Amino acid sequence: MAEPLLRVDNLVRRFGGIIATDHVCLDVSKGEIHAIIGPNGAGKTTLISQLTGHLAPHAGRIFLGGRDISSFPAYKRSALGLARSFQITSLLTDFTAADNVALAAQAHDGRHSFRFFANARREKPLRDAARAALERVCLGHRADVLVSKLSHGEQRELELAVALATKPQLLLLDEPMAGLGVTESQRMVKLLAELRNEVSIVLVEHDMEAVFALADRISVLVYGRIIASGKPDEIRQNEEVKRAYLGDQHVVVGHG
Ligand SMILES: Nc1ncnc2c1ncn2[C@@H]1O[C@H](COP(=O)(O)OP(=O)(O)OP(=O)(O)O)[C@@H](O)[C@H]1O
Repeated sequence: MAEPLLRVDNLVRRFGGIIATDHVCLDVSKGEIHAIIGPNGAGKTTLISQLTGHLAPHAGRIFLGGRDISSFPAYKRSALGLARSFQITSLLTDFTAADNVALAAQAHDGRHSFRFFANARREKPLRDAARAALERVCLGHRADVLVSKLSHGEQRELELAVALATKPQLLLLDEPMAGLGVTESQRMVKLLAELRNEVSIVLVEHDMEAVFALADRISVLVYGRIIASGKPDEIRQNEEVKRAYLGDQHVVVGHG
């Protein structure tokens, strides 16, 4: 079997007496959307933070494209193609949409200094990269609008463009649907479905309609442990998952 793009081997992270990730094993193939679901406090964000390098595991290893990246700092993982979109908005609200994406592209490029952003934002390669990422999320027409003037849904799309500007192999999305209305959620689902062929995605999400519409595979995290991992239909029918999480949630949306 081909080496998965991401392989997580027995990741452990504790906070005092709490085991936030308890020997978590996970693999994500190239081109896959792999959803991580589970109740509040299950350890989803803790897992993502360990993947990005923002939180150190107490045990376990992480491989990207077969390479052990466990000891790599966040910037090095980003350079290798790991990108995270944050649950809490991290956009610069006094800058335009295009500026935010150009800044991300510039930071990833590494050849420019942040101090020269005022000049760099006028540089054509950065502007072009920003424009392309904005077009990719259907925000091209809002490029010159200040972030503070964008709707919540547009800000979420912009976060995605910021992540895409770093040309990732693997996108780690932490609740991209959070706070979106029905129409905005549908737009986001469509957008993520379109990205499927360009980038692999780990999707942490509470919106089960979105998860079951998008995911190729789903892993269920409860109290830090993966209790099930499989195709959406297998997860939907799994008795332990129903007991621990899905319960009466009305998950009727089919995959694809
Ligand atoms: N910095 C921290 N210090 C102490 N405890 C923490 C810290 N971060 C997370 N925890 C604890 O670790 C456990 C897992 O939290 P985490 O935020 O990863 O869960 P989650 O599945 O992402 O939850 P949610 O769905 O609500 O975002 C929880 O019990 C939480 O209280």
